[in-house]
Amino acid sequence: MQHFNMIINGEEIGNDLPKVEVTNPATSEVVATIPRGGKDEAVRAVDAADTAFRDWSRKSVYERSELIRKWYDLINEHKEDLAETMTREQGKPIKEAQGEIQYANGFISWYAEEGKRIYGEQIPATQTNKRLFVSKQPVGVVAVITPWNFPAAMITRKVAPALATGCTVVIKPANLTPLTALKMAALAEQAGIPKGVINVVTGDSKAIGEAWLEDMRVRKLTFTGSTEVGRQLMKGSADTIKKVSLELGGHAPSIVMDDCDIDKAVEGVVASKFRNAGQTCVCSNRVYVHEDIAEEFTQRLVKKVKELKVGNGLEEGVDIGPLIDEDAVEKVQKHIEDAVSKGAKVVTGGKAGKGLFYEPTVLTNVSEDMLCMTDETFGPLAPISTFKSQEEAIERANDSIYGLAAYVFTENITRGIQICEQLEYGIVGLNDGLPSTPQAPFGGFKQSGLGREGGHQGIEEFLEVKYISVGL
Ligand SMILES: NC(=O)C1=CN([C@@H]2O[C@H](COP(=O)(O)OP(=O)(O)OC[C@H]3O[C@@H](n4cnc5c(N)ncnc54)[C@H](OP(=O)(O)O)[C@@H]3O)[C@@H](O)[C@H]2O)C=CC1
Ligand SMILES: O=C(O)CCCC(=O)O
Repeated sequence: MQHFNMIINGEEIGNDLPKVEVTNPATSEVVATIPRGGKDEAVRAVDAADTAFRDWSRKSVYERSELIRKWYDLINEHKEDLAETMTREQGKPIKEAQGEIQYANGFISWYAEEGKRIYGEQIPATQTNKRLFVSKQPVGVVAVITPWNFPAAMITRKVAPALATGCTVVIKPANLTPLTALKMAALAEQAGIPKGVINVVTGDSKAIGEAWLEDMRVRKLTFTGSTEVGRQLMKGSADTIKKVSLELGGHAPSIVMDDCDIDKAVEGVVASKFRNAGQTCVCSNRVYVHEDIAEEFTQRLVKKVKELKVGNGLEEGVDIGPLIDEDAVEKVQKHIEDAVSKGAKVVTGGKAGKGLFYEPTVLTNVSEDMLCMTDETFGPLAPISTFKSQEEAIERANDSIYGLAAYVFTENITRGIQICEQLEYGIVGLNDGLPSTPQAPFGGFKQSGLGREGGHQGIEEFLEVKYISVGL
């Protein structure tokens, strides 16, 4: 059985700790073990990151960029192995895992360059014998806590901008999917990124999280995961007044207007809904279709959904892998049972398969009182509800505690832009089911989070602004 240790200050740590098993959700086989670390390891990681910060933050940005770029090259060289590791621990189809490695590496290459554009300002002074300058500097040690649904991209989306600015990081990947992260951190070492700049701690999330929250040396927390845990971490950051970025839950609406290109809309909804078996925070959770095209749209959607192949992600041609665990399967089941008990109709799917597999499902006759219309399903379930007017669709779409992603399908560009502007969401895909990309800001309104990742906005999250007033 392969065992992966934590990486703290360039050393492998954990041989003497209890082991946690990492299993393949497609087969239930144990893929590897990792150490169950806790407070001691969390503190040790901050010691290392704090020490490394002194040198790393003083390097020229060009020197850092070159090392980050070498990390990119090594990830690229090992992309097949990393993708296979991801599919084994997370379950997503190998083609999606390959896509995620490329997406994850996109953040590395983009921020290796963006670090060179952290510009300051000079402000005109009131007096002639003064000069006013603004500069930006790295915030310091950053705690990075990531979920299981994107084992590579959620790490690099945070770590690449942090490193580019001169910050150092302590990472806690999800215990369900730590292997890709550990392999990527080992590649960073090989690339020459100095020891202590990237530290990865696995184990007791609560103990590790608490150690980082109470540590004054950790100046920033960046988290992706559930709104509930995000809320706790935000509260926990208050005592030491850390900077906080949160990428939390979502409940994305897709609005399908009567003037859309139906095939394009079906393609967009399938891409957004069934990516990673529906386990993304930007997955379309509610599909609102104009009543005049609802029948035609549903027929074409169901045809496409029936073509999706469910199976072990390592097998050729698989589109939908297993869900991450039993709880995830139960949640999908509960949402379907609740909807059916309130009058929804299962048009395709609706049943759990063996193990952790679930049939991709489409429901019609859906109403707002059903659980699936307010609670994140995080599974392959597309509930369809009809609407009569643009105003009604926007109002229903905005009626959520979440505000991460929304999708609109229309061929009328004026109408499309008006709807985009009225949606209370941080990301809107207009005729686009897959808007995420390294160079654009990703993040939510309302209880979907704080701050942005990706784009030039993403690097600001790791910078402090310093104003220097010079008397001549
Ligand atoms: N926005 C998004 O992308 C995601 C949203 N979700 C939503 O959240 C639901 C639950 O998923 P789940 O994985 O449990 O999400 P969590 O929010 O529980 O987990 C996300 C990360 O936070 C860690 N964590 C959990 N509790 C604490 C804590 N008290 N202190 C510090 N770190 C902590 C987890 O560690 P560990 O798991 O290793 O113990 C993991 O690394 C999903 O069904 C989905 O609805 C889930 C994942 C991603
Ligand atoms: O939080 C998530 O679910 C991961 C984001 C997926 C994306 O980047 O599109």
